[in-house]
Amino acid sequence: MFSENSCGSNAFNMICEVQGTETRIILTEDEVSIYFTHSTQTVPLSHILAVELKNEDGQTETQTTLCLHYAQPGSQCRLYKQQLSIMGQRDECEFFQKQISNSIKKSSRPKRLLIFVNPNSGKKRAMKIFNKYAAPLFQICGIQSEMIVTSRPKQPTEKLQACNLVGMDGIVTVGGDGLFCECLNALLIRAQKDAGRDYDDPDVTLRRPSLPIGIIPAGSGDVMAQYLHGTRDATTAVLKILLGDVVAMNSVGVYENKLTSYSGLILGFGLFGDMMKDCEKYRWMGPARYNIIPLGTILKRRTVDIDFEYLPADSKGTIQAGRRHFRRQFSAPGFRNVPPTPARQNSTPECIKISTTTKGWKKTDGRVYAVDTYAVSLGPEAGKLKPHFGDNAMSAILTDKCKLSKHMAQLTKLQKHQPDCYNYSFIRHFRVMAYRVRLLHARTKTTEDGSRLVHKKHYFNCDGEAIQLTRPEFEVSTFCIPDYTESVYICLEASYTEKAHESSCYTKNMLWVI
Ligand SMILES: Nc1ncnc2c1ncn2[C@@H]1O[C@H](COP(=O)(O)OP(=O)(O)OP(=O)(O)O)[C@@H](O)[C@H]1O
Repeated sequence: MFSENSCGSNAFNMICEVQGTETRIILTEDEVSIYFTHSTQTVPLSHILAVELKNEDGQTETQTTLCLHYAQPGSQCRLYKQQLSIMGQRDECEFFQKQISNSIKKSSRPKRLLIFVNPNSGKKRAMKIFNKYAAPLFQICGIQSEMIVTSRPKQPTEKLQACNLVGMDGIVTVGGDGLFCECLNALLIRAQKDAGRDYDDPDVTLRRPSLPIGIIPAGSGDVMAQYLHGTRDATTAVLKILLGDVVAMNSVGVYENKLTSYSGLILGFGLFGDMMKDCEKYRWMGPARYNIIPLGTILKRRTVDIDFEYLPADSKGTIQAGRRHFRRQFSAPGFRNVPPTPARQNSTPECIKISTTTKGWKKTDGRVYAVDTYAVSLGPEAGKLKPHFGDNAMSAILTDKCKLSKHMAQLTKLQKHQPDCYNYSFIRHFRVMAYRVRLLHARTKTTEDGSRLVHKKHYFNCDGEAIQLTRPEFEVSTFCIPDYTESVYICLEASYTEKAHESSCYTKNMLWVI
């Protein structure tokens, strides 16, 4: 049945019937091509979810139907689930099925998943979304899963830190950014505990968790899913998880004497923290709260006097002209221009240690509304800011005292992801590996053990969750893995020239997301 195709590699030819028409099908090591009378359809093997044989009415013993389930890219970054029924000779169809199944087995796709569902996420449709979009596809792909439906905040963290993960290939969150952040924290802390590392020490060499996290968006903001896939479409997210489309990512840790939280998306102190706190009060409004409440927070914006010490990215984050790589994380394996994804494996590479005792720290100060950090960098592409997951330093952005009208204009641009949103004199941008913030003139009270606690309420927005600052100073570190080399773009410079970072020791990454 094998013959040489025009490229000289082995190919399997089969004459069969597709959609009632006699058709030739060719299977190569990489793809299946279906030659219709006037067109050809090609499905890369990396897009095939499953293949099964079905006996249909009226078929003789020597005939059968081969069902191909596959993912097809559509418009606006979406993936669609498609099915193709191929009627042919039983022996040929069986051979076809075996070849494709073997190829799927060899790929690093997940087989067992632990699923966290937050029934209170967003419009409270997480369970429905899972049942409607994920469950049927999981069944087609033969995924074994265990599900934990959460009943309160912090429960996902507790469960994930305690449960048995042996044999699991990944965690899947069905909810919003907050649920993802909780699972990210739990996995990171668990990995440090298992490795006997002190996760409260910002200087510790972190160990990367061995499991990736997949996100099925069902929350209010779903920023992480949007950044990852370019769409909030649940089917796209499920298909990418099933195809094992892994992306390595950075994370940052915020410490107040000990670890406060890890963030995988955005860490905003000041204005964005206050916004999130205000939004939390109106959770009953659902996702609509994000459209209305922040305006009120901006109107009552408050400044805080700070000392800002930072470790510049310098040689690790030198900015240089280079190539762009933004969209790669939106591709499924085998899609064009995809870099090799890390294999699903148990190895847990170390991350670069960012020593807070390193020489070269610099200092500035100011009266600011906000100090913001992005674990996922944003860079310009086609007139918009687009996310990048493998940056080699973090951006710390200080918003100084300014006129309300100008501030509103800047925030509107930021919300619209306009590339010039940081092009304001009251915005200061630093490329750093770590930074420390000390609140000046903050009233504090001293506890029995001598700790100084800040009196006034200040908040972080940590990936969509409001966390109250307890001490008058905090420190933020970024975590990177030195095993990868490429250039990336960053646009948060006042000049907006397209720039890239060159790095001798690289930055991939803390965690994997799907
Ligand atoms: N059953 C539950 N009831 C209330 N809160 C929960 C429950 N389960 C989890 N949580 C917590 O609620 C917080 C918010 O959840 P999640 O992010 O899923 O939804 P969201 O806030 O609507 O979406 P987004 O973060 O994208 O805005 C998380 O910290 C999560 O752990």
